[in-house]
Amino acid sequence: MSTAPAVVRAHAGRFVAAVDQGTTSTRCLVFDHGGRVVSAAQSEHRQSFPRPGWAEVDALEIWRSTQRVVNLALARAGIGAEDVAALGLANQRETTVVWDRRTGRPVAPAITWQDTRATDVAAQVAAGPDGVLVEEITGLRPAGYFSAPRLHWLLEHVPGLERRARAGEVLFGTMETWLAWNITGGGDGGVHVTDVTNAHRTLLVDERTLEWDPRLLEVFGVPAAMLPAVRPNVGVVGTCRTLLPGVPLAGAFGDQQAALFGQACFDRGQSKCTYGTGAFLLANTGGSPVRAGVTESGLLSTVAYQLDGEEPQYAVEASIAYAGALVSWFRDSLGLLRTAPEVETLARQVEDNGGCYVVPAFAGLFSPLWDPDARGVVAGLTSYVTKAHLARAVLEATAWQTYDVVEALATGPGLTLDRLRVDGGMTANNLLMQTIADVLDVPVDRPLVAESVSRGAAYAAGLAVGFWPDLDVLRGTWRRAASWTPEMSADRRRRELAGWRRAVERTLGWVVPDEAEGTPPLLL
Ligand SMILES: Nc1ncnc2c1ncn2[C@@H]1O[C@H](COP(=O)(O)OP(=O)(O)O)[C@@H](O)[C@H]1O
Ligand SMILES: O=P(O)(O)OC[C@H](O)CO
Repeated sequence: MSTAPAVVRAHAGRFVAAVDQGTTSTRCLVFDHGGRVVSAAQSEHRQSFPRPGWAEVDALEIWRSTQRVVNLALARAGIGAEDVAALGLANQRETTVVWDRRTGRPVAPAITWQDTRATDVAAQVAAGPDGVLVEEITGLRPAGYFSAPRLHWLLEHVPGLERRARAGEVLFGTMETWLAWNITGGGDGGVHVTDVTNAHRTLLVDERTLEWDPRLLEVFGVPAAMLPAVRPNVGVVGTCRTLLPGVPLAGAFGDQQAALFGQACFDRGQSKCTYGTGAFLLANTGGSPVRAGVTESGLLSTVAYQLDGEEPQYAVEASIAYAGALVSWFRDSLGLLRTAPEVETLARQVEDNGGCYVVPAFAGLFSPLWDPDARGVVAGLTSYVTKAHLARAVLEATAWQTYDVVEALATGPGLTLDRLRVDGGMTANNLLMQTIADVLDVPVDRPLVAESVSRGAAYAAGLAVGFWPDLDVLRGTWRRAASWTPEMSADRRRRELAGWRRAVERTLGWVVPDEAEGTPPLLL
């Protein structure tokens, strides 16, 4: 294993490649100097839900998909590795994998950010003095959403893992760490690195110094020997070997911070919301973390980005666990759609939700209520309600969840939005975009490249190797493609908000302790 930065090769390449390793799929996009997408490839991977509240993925399958999409994107662009100036990575955050550094095999399925099995670990920490310590150092409230409780769970449940971790035989990472290690050759040659945005969200890193904190490692029982080196988002960390040989691996980001960067929200006061599996609204707060009014309003203080050799920039984040995933459930588990875009066609068959509300608390509720014991409800059913009304309620769930977090941003840290920049897979849905503008009562803007996550990873890699000279040039590449302005009457907004709020109340505290499931053996 090596963590030394590689020598930057002269960037002859005319393109930058970015990998977006998301919750449901992995994509590779190739960008030119104008920030335009030259080619793209995408591959879905299996998600397993072996028990209620559990969510796992196979990290090896994700590594294979990554190789496939990178090779396919290059083939579609008609270019080779020699044409690529740099590679950037973005990833679903908090998803936790541990692997054997000699064989490269994961010791267990990767536990994704949607998995609730570590809720108790987090609750125990939160209830005692360690909870205060964690919050003071990280700015984050202990929750099963973050990586450290999951890592603790693995260390406890995989036989012999803690001993092997202390001996340095196994490595921990989130998905960008896993991919970087594999792309740079794996084994002793693979770089074992993470970036500041992903590292902070483990709950093991000091929000201000952005270094692993020994007191936090102690709280979660994590051996330092298994941790990657923490690096800025923009900067060369190694040279690709197994994929894009010779190309500098030059940028990495948690996907939501990548989207903030890709939307050119480099400055304090700028914000975006990304609508994918979940929805994540980040507002840039500049060079120091904002704490006042953040945790108590159900928001998170988070790292926005760090350029090599510069001070980190911070953001306030609102995390919504289920957005597009509710549409996927409506399609896959209920079988009411063939494709996700069909939800719009179905919802447009009716004028309103017919009195019906769907609250997707499948993995508890994240911002602003943070109730791990909440579970989903469909409320207001009558014989009048059809699947078209349900489709409308499914879309409205994303809009009202956005309303709730925008309200929390205003009443907590006092951040008000006068427009909202959006991106992500769900933004292809025009009815949803109109509904979001309607309930927020502010205009919504979608950029020309709605793949902001990939764009952010590409920007980071391109900046690191001088493909783009500075942030100003990147600001100039942002283009608005579509806008939606509010059309809903204040009266209707008030009425439907009241219905939504009543439905949310019914989800809270649903899980009762004597129904808690036992722990089955780990299946590899
Ligand atoms: N037209 C659409 N309307 C509503 N939801 C959609 C539409 N297209 C995709 N989705 C949802 O968006 C999600 C995929 O978005 P994406 O940004 O690729 O997510 P991720 O990066 O989390 O994997 C899926 O949950 C899918 O159901
Ligand atoms: O895969 P996404 O786009 O829903 O993003 C997942 C988040 O990073 C989880 O924190």
